[in-house]
Amino acid sequence: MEAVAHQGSRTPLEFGGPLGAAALMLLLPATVFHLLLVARSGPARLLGPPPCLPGLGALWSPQALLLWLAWLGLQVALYFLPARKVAEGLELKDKSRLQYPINGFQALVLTALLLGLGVSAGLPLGALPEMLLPLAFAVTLTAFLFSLLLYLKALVAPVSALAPGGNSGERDPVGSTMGTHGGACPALSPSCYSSGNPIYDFFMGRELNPRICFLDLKYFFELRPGLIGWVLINLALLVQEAERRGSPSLAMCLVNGFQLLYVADALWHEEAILTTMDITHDGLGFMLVFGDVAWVPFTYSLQAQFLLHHPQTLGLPMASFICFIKAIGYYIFRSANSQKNTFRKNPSDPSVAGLETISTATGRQLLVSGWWGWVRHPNYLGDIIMALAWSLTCGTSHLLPYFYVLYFTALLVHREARDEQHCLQKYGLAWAKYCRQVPYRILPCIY
Ligand SMILES: NC(=O)C1=CN([C@@H]2O[C@H](COP(=O)(O)OP(=O)(O)OC[C@H]3O[C@@H](n4cnc5c(N)ncnc54)[C@H](OP(=O)(O)O)[C@@H]3O)[C@@H](O)[C@H]2O)C=CC1
Ligand SMILES: CC(C)CCC[C@@H](C)[C@H]1CC=C2C3=C(CC[C@@]21C)[C@@]1(C)CC[C@H](O)C(C)(C)[C@@H]1CC3
Repeated sequence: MEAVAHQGSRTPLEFGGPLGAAALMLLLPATVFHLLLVARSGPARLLGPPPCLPGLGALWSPQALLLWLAWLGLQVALYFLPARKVAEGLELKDKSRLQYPINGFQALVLTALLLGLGVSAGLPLGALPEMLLPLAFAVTLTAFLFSLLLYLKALVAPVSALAPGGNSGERDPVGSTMGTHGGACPALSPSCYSSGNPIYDFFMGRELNPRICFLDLKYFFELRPGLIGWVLINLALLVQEAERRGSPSLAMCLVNGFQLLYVADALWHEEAILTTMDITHDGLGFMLVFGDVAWVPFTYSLQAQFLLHHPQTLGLPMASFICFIKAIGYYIFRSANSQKNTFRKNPSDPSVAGLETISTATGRQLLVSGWWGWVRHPNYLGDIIMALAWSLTCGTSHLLPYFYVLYFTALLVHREARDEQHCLQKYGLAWAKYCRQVPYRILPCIY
């Protein structure tokens, strides 16, 4: 996934350019189906071929498509319910700020209530695991279709609405915008915000904050249907396990509890997502659409899928050890994220006011003590430790449940490199000074 130089421009393309984007558009859906198939197979080999390739009959189901559309409709409806707060995003190129409803946690609770009502009225939740394959197929098809609509929408969007990422309309040091054709180009030229390659633009996305009225599509997709859908799939797997074996296993309960905590935490701190690179920098294209609605629910639930078909006995000492690892990971993840969010919102907040900082030319400061003085991405370290705890619940007999830790580490290493580039562009010498003072990226003394 290394950056490649692009048509003589000074701005490198990400993910290996158009070829890398095309490969990922095939590889990512193929991986989802591979994992769904091997998780239910006897040998459950991550690297081996799936036991049998499903025909179109096993993949295509109108009911699955309807179920997915109904789920999407429900989440959209919950998004429009009165919010406890309306937050403002960061300042945009045209100096305006968008507004976002903070009601994700409320959506999670209401979904749980509705589900409880449905189940007590006879909704067969335990049947969902049998539909995972056709559901993933329907979601993948809609992700392609939806990304195409977004690509077309971006063609007629004003330049001020386009993402600074992708081909990058990043500002160079003299204040012009580095564009497609090399050299500097005027900031308001649309060609500066396109790689000129439709495959790459389709994959990366071009519009920064596409909206339908008040529905902010990126914000909605990143936190609602896929993330809450992941919890629902996990729960359905637990219910089916209980139906098959009389009660859910300790391992299944732990995986459900850990991942529910992760999703509930994300929705509780929903506002924090407004400053992440996905919202402030990346366009909404196939990568994020597919990542949010297909990749997250169907691959992040892999441990629960594996446990349904490969029961594991987990003793209390091992379970306690795993809970301990999860608690350490969560503590690092939450404290590091909260420390930075508090500092960015109000640097004179008593909890962060005493921390050491470096000033930058932008007027913003960088923390060099506390969590952010330990490594440059303490939150990534906490996240990876939590991922390890999730996988450990599945024992050590198979590599498959460790797919998430492996993929996630690669994702965060790559993400860290992207963020590093953005910060270097943003903060220049001050960032270089920070890197000298805090030399390790994610793992102290090692990386
Ligand atoms: N489960 C999943 O699939 C995924 C989870 N995540 C998680 O999402 C969370 C957010 O991650 P992400 O958006 O990548 O990045 P971060 O939350 O780490 O944010 C990076 C930004 O923080 C600011 N920053 C960096 N260093 C400092 C410092 N020393 N002092 C103050 N500000 C600093 C910079 O922005 P600025 O200066 O502009 O504020 C930088 O661009 C993480 O916990 C990550 O683990 C991420 C991706 C996928
Ligand atoms: C598979 C593709 C190559 C990449 C797809 C990436 C996406 C799956 C992830 C990009 C950033 C994400 C975040 C979360 C989920 C995964 C994606 C969408 C996140 C919502 C998970 C919960 C966290 O607490 C968070 C900090 C809110 C995360 C934000 C980033």
